[in-house]
Amino acid sequence: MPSLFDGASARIEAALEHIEISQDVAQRLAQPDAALKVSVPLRHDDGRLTVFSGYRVRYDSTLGPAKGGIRFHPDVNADEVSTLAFWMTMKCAVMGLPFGGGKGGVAVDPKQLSPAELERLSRAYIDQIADFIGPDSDIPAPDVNTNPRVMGWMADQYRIIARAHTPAVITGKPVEMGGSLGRTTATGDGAFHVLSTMMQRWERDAEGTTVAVQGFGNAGQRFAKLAADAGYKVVAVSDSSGGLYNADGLDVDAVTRIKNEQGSVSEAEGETLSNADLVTLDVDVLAPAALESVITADNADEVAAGVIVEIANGPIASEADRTLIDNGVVVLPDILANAGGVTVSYFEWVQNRQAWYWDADTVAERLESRMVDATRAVADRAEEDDVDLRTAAYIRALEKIEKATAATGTSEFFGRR
Ligand SMILES: NC(=O)C1=CN([C@@H]2O[C@H](COP(=O)(O)OP(=O)(O)OC[C@H]3O[C@@H](n4cnc5c(N)ncnc54)[C@H](OP(=O)(O)O)[C@@H]3O)[C@@H](O)[C@H]2O)C=CC1
Ligand SMILES: O=C(O)CCC(=O)C(=O)O
Repeated sequence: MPSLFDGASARIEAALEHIEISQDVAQRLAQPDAALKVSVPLRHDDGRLTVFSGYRVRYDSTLGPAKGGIRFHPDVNADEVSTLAFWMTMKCAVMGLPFGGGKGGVAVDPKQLSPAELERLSRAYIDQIADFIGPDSDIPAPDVNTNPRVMGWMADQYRIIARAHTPAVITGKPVEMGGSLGRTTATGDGAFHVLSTMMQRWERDAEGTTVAVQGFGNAGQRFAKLAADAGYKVVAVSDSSGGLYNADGLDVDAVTRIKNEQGSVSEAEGETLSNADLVTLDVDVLAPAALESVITADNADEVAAGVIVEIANGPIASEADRTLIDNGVVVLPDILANAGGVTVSYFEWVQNRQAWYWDADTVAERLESRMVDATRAVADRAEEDDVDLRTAAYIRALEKIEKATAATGTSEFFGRR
């Protein structure tokens, strides 16, 4: 079975069939710029010590400092973090952000930790990677199982180590610590803007369009709410403990309340369904918003949705691409569809550096405008080159990196720096 990273490289290969970029750049993008593996020691509340594995990868910094989230999950590993950092590189490029790509993580199940243990782990991780990150080199942010509170502890730990107030080193912080308004909702908001832009282009109505959302955390919850409020019929949602289905449409606000009070969507009113069944449900729009590779060569043929909004990073394994395309399934690719989060992270970084904070409407307007523009540019390119949207997004990202490399003149000097 190919590694996650091999699968990600296949998307570059697909784009390179349509454009020519220098071999130097293609080779450079075949592996990360720098990858750090650290031990993260945690003293538990009962006195035990556990040493977890932590990672931070700077994939590429051609367009600016590396940028990308930090994941706490038992399955985190070096291949996954590198792949996520690679996707961040493509995402920042396609969005026209002045960032390269990075990602980090700790192989831990945070649900097994007390709040005090989670804080010590977050601070210990920053102790180990502090020399590797910085507001001009590599800027972390939230991802799966991390949130503003975790970012707050991490930013505070960096401040203690640096002996300097450096809020721009981490984004997704609590607003009281220099976080941007609108960052918490940004990933779901951005995905919804991408879908709405395409629906307009297809001259399709939200009203009655059925939606299934896998993953009911930060990104999935917000997307489901926006969809329901706009008239889509959200018929299924799920989290790690299973899914919920109602053919007449779920009450998304009620499910959200129950999820947040009782920990699982399955506690709410409705039929239960498995995560595997949700992915192949007969809906118009499927929005995977949890983890990688939920659609693979094994189940791609059974996907019944006409449109997939990739809110998660890498929910479709590359070996499933051909089947989905042949079956007429339109994929709104992750490097565009989930870019709302990093876009508002960029806004946060700008605000931190200027110490000049924007109101919520300004953030929302600027996010919408960037998401709509990027979506139109990718859709136009897909039409021009007669390619699918993912390939068009990669083409645009690769061209941007190639042009920046050529402008610096360093492509001739790769290997001599
Ligand atoms: N946060 C951000 O800003 C961004 C996130 N993303 C991507 O979006 C995805 C979701 O991230 P985010 O919402 O932040 O993460 P959260 O941790 O907030 O939520 C993740 C959700 O996925 C669910 N989940 C975990 N494992 C499974 C599984 N095996 N089957 C079904 N559901 C599962 C979780 O269930 P439970 O609630 O039971 O734990 C939770 O509801 C990730 O791929 C992430 O990389 C992309 C761009 C930005
Ligand atoms: O906000 C950020 O900097 C990055 C968010 C992230 O990890 C992602 O887009 O996958």
